Amino acid sequence: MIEFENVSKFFQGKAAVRDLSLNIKEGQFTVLIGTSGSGKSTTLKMINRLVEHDTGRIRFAGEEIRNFDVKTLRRRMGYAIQSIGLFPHWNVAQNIATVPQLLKWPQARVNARIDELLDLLGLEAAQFRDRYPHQLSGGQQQRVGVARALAADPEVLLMDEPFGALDPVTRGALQQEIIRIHQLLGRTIVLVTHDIDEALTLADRIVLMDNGQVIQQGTPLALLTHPATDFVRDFFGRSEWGLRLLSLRHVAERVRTHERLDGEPINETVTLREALSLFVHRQCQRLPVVNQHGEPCGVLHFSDLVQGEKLWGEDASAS
Ligand SMILES: Nc1ncnc2c1ncn2[C@@H]1O[C@H](COP(=O)(O)OP(=O)(O)OP(=O)(O)O)[C@@H](O)[C@H]1O
Repeated sequence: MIEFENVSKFFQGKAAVRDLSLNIKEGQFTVLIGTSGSGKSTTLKMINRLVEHDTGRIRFAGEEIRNFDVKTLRRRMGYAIQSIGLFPHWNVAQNIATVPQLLKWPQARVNARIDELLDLLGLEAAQFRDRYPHQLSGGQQQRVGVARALAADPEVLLMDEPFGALDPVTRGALQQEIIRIHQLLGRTIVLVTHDIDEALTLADRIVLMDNGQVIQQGTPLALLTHPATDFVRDFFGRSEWGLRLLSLRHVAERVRTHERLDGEPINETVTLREALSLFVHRQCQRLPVVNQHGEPCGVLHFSDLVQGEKLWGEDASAS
């Protein structure tokens, strides 16, 4: 869907991105993460040509992006950023309608789309349609920003720290929202973040950057279990590595299905990290488990949380 081939970008002679090659597949949720100034935002902005690359090739849907008319390209790509960038003198409905209006959609279709998106982002249309940005909380503004980016049903959604500057609860809620939207709409998403746990939660594929280059790319599990270098190992935090791995695993993977136990159950879809918290909170060794339909399906043992994890491989390789 989006391919970078040996792409570099220089600012005042200094490389912000160096010889970058990436292949972002259709429907994939890719997260760019890395040290500050490593070139994440520059990489993202080169996709919709907010920044033009100097060397190499970037293709979108098989076509070199320089061959697209910039406006056409940007309309095919939603863009949401941390500072939101809502127009302050436009209400929520007008903000969301920006691209559909440019595309000259009939008004009835625009109105229906606004309501649909507000509903998708968990905002009551009747209550929020006519409000202005200053009448919204930070989290609500971020939601409207995402709704606006999705308005014309773009093929690609580009997000630069879209949940930055939010409290952890709102941030978590919006992360769940974007996961749901991704599953529902199947759109290609490229998101930049500083937050390792956010990257691990959201990504199908993580691209870890440092100093303008890709250090390693792969699934969250591959980066955690097979870090290519000490830098990768340190980046994901040696001390928190185990907990982060637990957050990628689910109760269903460790449940002993032939056992039953009375008591307040845990759902098999919950992460092992959350299960660990529950073990500590309840001071117990075993938890009854139910499936998605609430039917008992086994027992989770505390000791099984640490079973069967592969440790960092000596032969670690990028994947
Ligand atoms: N418009 C610009 N003019 C000059 N230098 C720039 C410009 N944009 C980015 N840079 C430089 O390019 C490098 C990469 O910046 P970029 O914003 O892509 O990094 P980042 O990984 O997104 O950083 P952060 O996580 O701190 O936001 C930095 O050294 C930055 O100072």
